[in-house]
Amino acid sequence: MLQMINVRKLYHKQVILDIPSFQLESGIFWLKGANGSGKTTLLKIIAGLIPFEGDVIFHDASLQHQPLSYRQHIGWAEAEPVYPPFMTGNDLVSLYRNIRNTTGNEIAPLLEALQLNNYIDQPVATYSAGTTKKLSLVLSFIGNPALIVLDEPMITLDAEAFSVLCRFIPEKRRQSGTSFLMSSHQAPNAALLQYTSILTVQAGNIVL
Ligand SMILES: Nc1ncnc2c1ncn2[C@@H]1O[C@H](COP(=O)(O)OP(=O)(O)OP(=O)(O)O)[C@@H](O)[C@H]1O
Repeated sequence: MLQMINVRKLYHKQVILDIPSFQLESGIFWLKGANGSGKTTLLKIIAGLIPFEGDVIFHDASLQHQPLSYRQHIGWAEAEPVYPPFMTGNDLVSLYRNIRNTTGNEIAPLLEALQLNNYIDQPVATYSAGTTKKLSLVLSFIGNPALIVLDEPMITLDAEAFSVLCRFIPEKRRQSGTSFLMSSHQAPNAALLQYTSILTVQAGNIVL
């Protein structure tokens, strides 16, 4: 499904990632690793957000050679999302729908379950950190991407939102075949853990 070929990432001449070959089948994956091991860097590469050496292939599209068609298949949510403060949740939903070229309302159940409907008309400047996080998670589902990449999806979520997310991810996988790649220092709850495969970033490579 997702193939990494000779992927290398350096910051200031220091090798952060060196992944000669890695293949990920569809599924739900939990990425672990020590602080600074390169989890966010790896997720940003896969999401098509930062330059790197080598290539990543997904759905027959090369990130280096067909970046637009590659990115159409990938949803992304930041660990600590930041949006222009004057935009409302609805503005951002519309923006993402335009980018994803969709009019579908696949996010409605998640919006409701995360109790975001009361905030969606408000500017994000008025949101708490947890509400901003919930919005970013919802935005990553827009357009039904085949792979949703979530960096630290659980941070700042309250217990109820945490369990909503742990329930929605396997449901989405069952209904739409969506794959998930997430990084976290927190373990998922039992409802999600049973569907999850663990990956570890270690010494710059990915260990299954
Ligand atoms: N923009 C950047 N410029 C320079 N170095 C960076 C940059 N981003 C990350 N790094 C370095 O790359 C390494 C990997 O960082 P990364 O954020 O990917 O780790 P992580 O596994 O996600 O860490 P954590 O668990 O603490 O969130 C670290 O040594 C970090 O200092």
